[in-house]
Amino acid sequence: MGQLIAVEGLDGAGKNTLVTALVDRWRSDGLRVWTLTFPRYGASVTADLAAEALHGRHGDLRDSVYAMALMFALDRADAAAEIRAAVADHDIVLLDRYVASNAAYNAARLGQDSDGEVVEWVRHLEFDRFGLPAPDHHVLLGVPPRVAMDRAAHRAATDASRPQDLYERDSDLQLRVDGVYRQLAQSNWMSPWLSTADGDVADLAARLSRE
Ligand SMILES: Nc1ncnc2c1ncn2[C@@H]1O[C@H](COP(=O)(O)OP(=O)(O)OP(=O)(O)O)[C@@H](O)[C@H]1O
Ligand SMILES: Cc1cn([C@H]2C[C@H](O)[C@@H](COP(=O)(O)O)O2)c(=O)[nH]c1=O
Repeated sequence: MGQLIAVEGLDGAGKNTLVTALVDRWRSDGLRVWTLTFPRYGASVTADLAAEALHGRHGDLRDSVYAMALMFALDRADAAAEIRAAVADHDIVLLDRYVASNAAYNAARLGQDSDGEVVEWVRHLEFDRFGLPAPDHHVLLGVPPRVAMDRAAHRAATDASRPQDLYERDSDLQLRVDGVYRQLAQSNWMSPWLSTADGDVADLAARLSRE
């Protein structure tokens, strides 16, 4: 059985960049690594619906926090068997966003904290009812919100395929998401969290392999 690691953080924080570097490093060390990014755009109807909502369509869907949380959760539920098989067949399974994203963003949208009702609803739905495996570790990419927002804006300005969505443009939301992530980390909501700012990949890989 391999380790299941979820990388979390704000939009533009650098999760994808970090995951790519960790995968390269671990594969060059000879480890069998499998990776998946949520939402699974192009592979999941509910992920695509949620994306369309975040880019201005389906306003009634977007206005319902629980409907959005369900869309993202159904995307993951469809991948549950694939993730379990990957954990059985690999040394490391690295997920770019996972259940904590759904808890943090939707609690932040509702102005709740990490004890809020939606956080418990997401946990129960995804882990208990959909049977998603709990991560062995979370990595929280804790770059300052202003830095993450600037990176997301710069990415949108330089990559026409990644325009900013409504969450990315909402700086108040990003600040609240940052606060909920920190609360989740401190309360050990799921499993141990490792925090890193602008990951020193070698250091992070070493810390994860010691855990
Ligand atoms: N350490 C870093 N220093 C400077 N720029 C960075 C760093 N890490 C990532 N970036 C840049 O910031 C932007 C966002 O990075 P990335 O796509 O990895 O973030 P993300 O957290 O996966 O974002 P999202 O959740 O919005 O998909 C990219 O343009 C990337 O090149
Ligand atoms: C997986 C997931 C994501 N979200 C939020 C977080 C982001 O703002 C968007 C889309 O993600 P991306 O990394 O920018 O592609 O959706 C969420 O609320 N719940 C989730 O489960």
